[in-house]
Amino acid sequence: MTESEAAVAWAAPYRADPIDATANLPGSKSLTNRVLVLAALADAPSHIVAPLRARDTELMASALRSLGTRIDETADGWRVEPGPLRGPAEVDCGLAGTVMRFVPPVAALASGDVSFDGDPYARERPMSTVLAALRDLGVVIDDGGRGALPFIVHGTGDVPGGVVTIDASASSQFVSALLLSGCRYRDGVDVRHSGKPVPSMPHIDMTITQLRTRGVEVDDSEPDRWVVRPGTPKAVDVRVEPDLSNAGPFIAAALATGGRVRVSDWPEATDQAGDRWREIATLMGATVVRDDSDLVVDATGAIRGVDLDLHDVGELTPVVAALCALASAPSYLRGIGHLRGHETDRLAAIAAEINALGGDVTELDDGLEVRPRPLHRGTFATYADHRMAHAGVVLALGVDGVRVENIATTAKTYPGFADEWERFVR
Ligand SMILES: O=C(O)C1=C[C@@H](OP(=O)(O)O)[C@@H](O)[C@H](O)C1
Ligand SMILES: C=C(OP(=O)(O)O)C(=O)O
Repeated sequence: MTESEAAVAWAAPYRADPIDATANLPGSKSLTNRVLVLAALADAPSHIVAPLRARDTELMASALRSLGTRIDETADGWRVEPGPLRGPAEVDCGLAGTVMRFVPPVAALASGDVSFDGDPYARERPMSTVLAALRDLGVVIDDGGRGALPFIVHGTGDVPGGVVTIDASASSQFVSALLLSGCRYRDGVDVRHSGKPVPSMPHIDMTITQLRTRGVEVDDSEPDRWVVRPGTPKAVDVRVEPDLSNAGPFIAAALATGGRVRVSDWPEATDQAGDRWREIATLMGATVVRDDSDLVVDATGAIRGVDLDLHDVGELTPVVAALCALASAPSYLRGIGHLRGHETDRLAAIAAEINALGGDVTELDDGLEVRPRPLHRGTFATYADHRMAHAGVVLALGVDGVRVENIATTAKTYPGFADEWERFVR
């Protein structure tokens, strides 16, 4: 797509007949950014094969480079060479939750000042829990009393660490952030959660797996408590798995058109939240099977309404909601109040945009009620949110004449998404 095409709302493809296509997904954002952070904190250089190269991961690489890490291009990814962490540095977080939450605890280990800012909406995303926790662990931060971006971490090269109690009910990333760098704090970290249940637990499991793979001791035997012993992560070469959350629109295409979709290289075992797509697609009426290393999703009938708790896998919600709007019965999506702090207020955005096409979605305290209605043509706004754009293209597939505004926002986790979607759908 040309730049001028991208500037106007995109006439995303509509398809009346069943699709039969294969999706080859780029690497996982969540894995790439964890692996980058741990490679920068490691005891020796390491290779990352097939990392995601997208806005969120390029921002992470730039942040770590500015703190003294060497990251070089290789034929198949990146070579990361840890260096002494140092400021002064300026970190652009974009709209990436992983950058704004995971990098400040790294900056605390640098000697010198590190300033953080991001996109205008990044200043609205919940951040105060990480800043308060770092202060409790002995780090000096100047945030002008805002508890949000922008702020400055005054690194001294040494963090005492120890016990810290946080309320992580707004984001699992608060926990992951402290665990990833906590191994390099003098006393490690002992993170305790107090509050409503922590969302997105598979992402915390992913953090723990990545730490243990590098020889860091983590005790998660008690609920809502994570103890990371002090130690330097061992350098490990890794190949990044495909991004299973970004499999969403492709799997949804099978359901929306009553067709068949093959997703290449679906991991046998994974911590990724997107692995839940297998169960969700099945509940919505598809048959999901493995074929060697691929996942094959076959949908021949109508989409079933569902009652789902998506607390653990909230990032899948926009695409699930789009499918619910095309279903044959009402759906309830629960446990996702924290989506109000994502790239946009996703509950409000989903309700507003589906309703603008003639839908009937009600925002609940912690979720959405979606009553299917015949939808009509119109423009689907995306609020600089890649997953809203994914929801838009799924609706466009099932409803003739839907345009998706700012499709380029998908570059947050999937550069070239629109071209790939065209190829896949047509
Ligand atoms: O740690 C991570 O990589 C992520 C954790 C989750 O965040 P929340 O716990 O804020 O939902 C998820 O939604 C986000 O896309 C990625
Ligand atoms: C919530 C998301 O992203 P972030 O990592 O910016 O929080 C997401 O990708 O759905």
